[in-house]
Amino acid sequence: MARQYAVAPNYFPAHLVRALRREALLRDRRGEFQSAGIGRRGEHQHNARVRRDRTLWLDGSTLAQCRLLGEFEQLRLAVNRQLFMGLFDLESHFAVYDPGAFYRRHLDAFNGRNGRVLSVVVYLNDQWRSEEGGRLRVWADPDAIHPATEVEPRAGTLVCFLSDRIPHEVLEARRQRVSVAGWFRCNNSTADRPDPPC
Ligand SMILES: O=C(O)CCC(=O)C(=O)O
Ligand SMILES: [Fe+2]
Repeated sequence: MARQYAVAPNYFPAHLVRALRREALLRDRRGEFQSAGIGRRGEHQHNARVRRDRTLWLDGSTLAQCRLLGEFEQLRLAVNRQLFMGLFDLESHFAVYDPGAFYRRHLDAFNGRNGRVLSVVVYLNDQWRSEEGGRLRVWADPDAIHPATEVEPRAGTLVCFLSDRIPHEVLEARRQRVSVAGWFRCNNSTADRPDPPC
């Protein structure tokens, strides 16, 4: 079967990554981030044994966010054109992991329940060194025991994977680790049932 994840170093320009990092750190210092939960928005359930990051949803309210969302839109169109995945929209958030924080092995979607089809992560960490940890560990399929790869969270790197097929885990970092994680969703709406629910 074809590989269901991809890693693209230096996918995003340095100036965009810098602007996003600056915004994330400033807004985190202002207390705008929330402890992350497990489950859908609305079914928010905090679980510090599984994950220890803080997040802030992107809403396109700054120039840097607009530029990133524009890049993601290009990606969405290209993926739909070439792979016919029917990606419909994107939800995404900044995430900050303090030293010692982690996110244990998980899938981003189960049976398409949250509509998440393709996960994307962009790292915003300048001059990341291997010994600082914080790698994204990736398994090639839901039953795999041995990891397929580990990705350093270096500024500008993009990781994409199928949300319901690729288990992954954020290993503890020794330094603050900043990223944007996003999920392209399919459109599960029907005439009487909007998705996502309002
Ligand atoms: O930051 C990462 O490398 C991955 C984050 C993640 O798995 C998630 O937010 O679901
Ligand atoms: Fe994830």
